[in-house]
Amino acid sequence: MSEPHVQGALRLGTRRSKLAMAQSGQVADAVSQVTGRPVELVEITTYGDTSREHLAQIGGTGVFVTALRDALLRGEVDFAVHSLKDLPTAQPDELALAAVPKREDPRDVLVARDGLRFCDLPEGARVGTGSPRRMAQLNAYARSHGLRIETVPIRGNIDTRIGYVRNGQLDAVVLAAAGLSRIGRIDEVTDFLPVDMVLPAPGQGALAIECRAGNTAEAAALLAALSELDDPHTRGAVTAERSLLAALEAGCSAPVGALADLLADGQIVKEMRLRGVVGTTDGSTLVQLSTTGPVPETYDQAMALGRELAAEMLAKGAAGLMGERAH
Ligand SMILES: NCc1[nH]cc(CCC(=O)O)c1CC(=O)O
Repeated sequence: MSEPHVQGALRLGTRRSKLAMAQSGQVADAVSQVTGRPVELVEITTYGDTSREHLAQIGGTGVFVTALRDALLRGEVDFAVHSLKDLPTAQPDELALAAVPKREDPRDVLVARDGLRFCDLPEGARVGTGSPRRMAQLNAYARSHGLRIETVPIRGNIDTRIGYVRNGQLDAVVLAAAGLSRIGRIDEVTDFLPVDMVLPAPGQGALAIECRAGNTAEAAALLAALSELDDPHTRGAVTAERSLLAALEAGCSAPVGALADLLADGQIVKEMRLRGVVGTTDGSTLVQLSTTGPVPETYDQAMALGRELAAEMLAKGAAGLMGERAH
């Protein structure tokens, strides 16, 4: 396995999509700053980019990530940038999660025709999303508020999905705020969905910077340099969220939402809160719970909070709601 040349350019493995290129470009600039070395983007095609199947069908876990990880393991690139929500919870021993930079807005948003907000969608409105998590929560909200919508499974990149609204095939699509903001289309949002209506995917809005966990001095130096981009608060929060996901034994295409945040009393941060949801895609059943604990001082403590909430959710029947793909 070749380690980076100390003098030469660092190679950043990235997917080709507009979103991936935008987030890799940002990280490349930041890594150049902390290492003083140029960063070269190496484009890699993943299974998730070429397969036309619905993510819920292909199982989801790792479809956008595996090819990037293989390139890292083969020494073809020095580090990779992933959307954290696409990263499987199991961390291979040969790779290190070097940094989780500060998270952007974790919310899901609606891009609807005619500036419509979710509550103003007409009877029978067609709302595009391929995500079982979004379907479950939107359908549950609609049921409890006397709205009748139809969720329509779609996939494709952000431009394709917004295109279904612009060409009149759908009334609205649901997307992550962070993705829209990174590709410069946040202005097209017509409704920011509150997290108590739709809990985001574990890790949504955060990036993951991964490199080899080699035991050479060069590998250690790169890991140390990349870790300067880590935001410990974001990392603590997403660690709790991903621990919940792992303890539910659910993959990234399972109908699981999770969000950790800090509860403050005035200026003083008191506790970390972790909220979680799992439900059936038709929205007829949701298990939605929240727990709080001391602000974690170690990642083990953050993981314990996730496991604790998972145990409570499982006791309330969460396992039965996740379907056969929940492995
Ligand atoms: N599954 C695709 C994906 N992976 C990350 C994002 C958005 C950016 C993020 O959550 O960090 C998206 C698009 C979307 O859900 O709208």
